[in-house]
Amino acid sequence: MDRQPVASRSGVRLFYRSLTVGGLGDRLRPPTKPTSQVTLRCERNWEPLSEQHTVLRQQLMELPSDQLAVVEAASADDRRTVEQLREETGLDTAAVTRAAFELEAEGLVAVTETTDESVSLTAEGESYLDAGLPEHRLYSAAVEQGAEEGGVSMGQVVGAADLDGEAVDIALSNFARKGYGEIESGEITAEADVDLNDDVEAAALDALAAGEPVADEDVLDQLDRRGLIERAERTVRSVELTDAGVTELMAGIEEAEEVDRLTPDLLTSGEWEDVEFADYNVEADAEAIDGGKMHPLRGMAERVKEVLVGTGFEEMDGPHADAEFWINDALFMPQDHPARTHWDQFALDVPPMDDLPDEVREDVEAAHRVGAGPDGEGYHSPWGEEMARQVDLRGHTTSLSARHLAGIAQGDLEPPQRFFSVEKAYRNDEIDATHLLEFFQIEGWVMAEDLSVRDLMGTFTEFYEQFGITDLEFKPTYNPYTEPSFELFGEHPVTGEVVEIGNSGIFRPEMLDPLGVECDVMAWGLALERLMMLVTGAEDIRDVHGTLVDLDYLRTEEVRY
Ligand SMILES: N[C@@H](Cc1ccccc1)C(=O)O
Repeated sequence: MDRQPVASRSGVRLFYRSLTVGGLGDRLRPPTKPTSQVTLRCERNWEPLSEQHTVLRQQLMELPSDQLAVVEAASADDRRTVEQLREETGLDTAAVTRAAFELEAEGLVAVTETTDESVSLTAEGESYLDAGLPEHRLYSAAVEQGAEEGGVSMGQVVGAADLDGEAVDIALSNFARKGYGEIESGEITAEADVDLNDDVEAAALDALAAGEPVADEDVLDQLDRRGLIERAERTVRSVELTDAGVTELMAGIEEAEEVDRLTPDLLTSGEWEDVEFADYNVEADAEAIDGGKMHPLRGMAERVKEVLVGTGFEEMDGPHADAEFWINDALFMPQDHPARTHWDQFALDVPPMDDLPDEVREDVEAAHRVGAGPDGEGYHSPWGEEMARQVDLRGHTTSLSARHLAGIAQGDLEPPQRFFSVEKAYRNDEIDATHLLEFFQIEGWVMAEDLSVRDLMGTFTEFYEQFGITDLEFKPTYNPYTEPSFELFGEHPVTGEVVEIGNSGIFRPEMLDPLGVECDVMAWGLALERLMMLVTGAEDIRDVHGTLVDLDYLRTEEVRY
């Protein structure tokens, strides 16, 4: 074999190749070594091809090095998995996969995909390997206690089986499901002819632990439902040479001088101007990489901010841990208000806040004691500075509004003004489908000379329309700091239930006077997570935020705009 380059300009390399071929048309074995070292031999006659019959002149196919390595490692009569090719070529999985798809696009290989299921035991599944399934322990104990002859008290059997906590429920329900006996009015009876060794679930657990496959899908499903196994599916790709691939390999394939990435070297040497860049195949299926990404809830917060900034609002900022003064007192919340107990708010064991502005503090105290505004009566209840200085995690972000209206956050503000924040608030709530201990509030207020409830409702209608929510409902409510006050409701797209999504109102003189505000202020606190539930259709807040959120959801959910 003898090759003479006749032209070598960037990207174009022509070779004349003289091949000595005996008996063309015989199927030739695809070479597995780099083309330059290949000796072509006929399968029927393993004599080196020395006699010169024909001289072929051809231009060789060129492939980038990864593709060349993969095509050479592939075989025409044996499917090789990406994993095998990875070992053979020394490339990484992503590079092999990419090369395989590129070769497939060129018709040189065929890529097939199969799904492979792997099954492993969960910690709970493992724990039963030695201890036995709870229902087996219950059955054995029941038999020992004489439950084959008649009912034995459940407490006695459970005690003898040494079961406690969740294991008791697990044992009882599976005992009944497997027909090991009956449980009625606190008594257990055991069937006589049960052979625990016949239990397919226990047998499957043992097999899996020993690394043996379990074929019975029903048993696997049952173990999965019990949380004893974990099943993972994985796509296995295999590569096989096509006839065209074999033909090209026989003819010989050259390594293309293609560059697949721009390096600092290429840039500084100026070589980038001459090199040939490999095409980028954006459709090639490659291994999924789960990088960091914005949390969908954070994405929603950003969207809300954009909408508000777009309608002329300015963002407020302020402390998460604040004096009760700004969280409660400045909002005309009496110091004996039930929401101010530890049942509702998180008090911090830190020194009190000692920089309350004197004038505002005095006026707030007067509003509480004797009233403020034209008809103000105050509460005539005790008011102590000590409580006002106590530091809590803010239970609402209305503390930021109080700080801004008082002029201590950004100086005195002249109307008109519009402010908002999308920030965390903390409450000692009972955690359930619609409550978490911390949540995001969309706080906001508008300061102007003359505001009415229509302005408030119009603002909400416009805001929620941006998120496709057009069926708002308003319900009068009570807040110490607003009059009138309205709760907002929206319909859940999946359950059809009407869900509370926010609270709002027009700040009372008892709040505004001490803060030195002389015009109208309408304000609100909306729940970001509830908005998220209405937008995504999630039925449980814990499905979108918190430790129980499905990782797949976080990895694949698009941030909605
Ligand atoms: N602070 C109220 C919301 C609100 C803010 C401003 C005015 C009226 C209501 C809440 O947390 O529910």
